[in-house]
Amino acid sequence: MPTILGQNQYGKAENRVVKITRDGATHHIKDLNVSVALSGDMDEVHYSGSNANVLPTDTTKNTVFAFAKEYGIESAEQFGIHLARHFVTSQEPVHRARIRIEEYAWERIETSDAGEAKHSFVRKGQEIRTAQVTFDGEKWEVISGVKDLTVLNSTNSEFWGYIKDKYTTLKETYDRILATDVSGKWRFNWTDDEQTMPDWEESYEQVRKHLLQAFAETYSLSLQQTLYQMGARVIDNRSEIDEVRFSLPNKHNFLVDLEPFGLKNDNEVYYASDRPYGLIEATILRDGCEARIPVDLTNL
Ligand SMILES: O=c1[nH]c(=O)c2[nH]c(=O)[nH]c2[nH]1
Repeated sequence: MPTILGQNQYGKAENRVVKITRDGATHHIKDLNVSVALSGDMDEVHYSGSNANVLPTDTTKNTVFAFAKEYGIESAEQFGIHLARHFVTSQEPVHRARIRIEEYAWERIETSDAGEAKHSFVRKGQEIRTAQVTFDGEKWEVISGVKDLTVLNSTNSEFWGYIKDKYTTLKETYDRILATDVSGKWRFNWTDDEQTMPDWEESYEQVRKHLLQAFAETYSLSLQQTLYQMGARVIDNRSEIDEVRFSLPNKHNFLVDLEPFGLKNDNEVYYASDRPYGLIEATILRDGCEARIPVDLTNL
């Protein structure tokens, strides 16, 4: 049976580029997921394997990161226009470029002095609020929580002074992005008297606020330290809560090496890696209280 090649396209999908623009102490963030698809004179690579017309997908990835530095990211559309124009006008065999972009929106965390954080952000609109209520006919146990509350500090995070064994390659860092999806549960000390039931709505809003502020306002030497501060802030400020447990993925953002393209990356362009990730988990208790939230939060 003779066959012919039909529609085809290729490129690097889902380039997770994070661009931090520093305006003094005030940082701006653009967080994109960019997918490149090129098409044109690509018959030969399919028929014979000749790569003569193929711009490597690896190059399309590098171009995304280099353009973030060279042109900045004004808007997803403008960034897509730069890229598409570049691929079609610079490579003769490429006749069409389709750039798909998802942009993740971030807003500034409100600080405890009612201002806006300069370099701490919370992802817009994706958190899930959780609640577990148990009643045995006498006593109540209420455990509230949040998951997928994504936060990011674009500075004020270091990580150094750790154990180095023969398998350690990690470089010490004195200025990194710290980002996590907060999964947390907190247990109320209210157990019986319906008259003294907490205001659940108000409590959730306040806990959320304290979590975010502690994240934004902690100068972090490790995610473990930030986690502890977040829990302690809740316990210190909310007398209705005795126990908090967190599961915090360390969502690594790696600085992209732009030297091969003659560009200096001054903590501006990052590659947001989704896996593997560090996973930092701990319970923070009011002194004298008992830990009752299950260690494995996924079982709640
Ligand atoms: O905040 C961190 N805690 C760690 O335990 C750790 N381990 C690692 O490789 N990076 C980090 N970062």
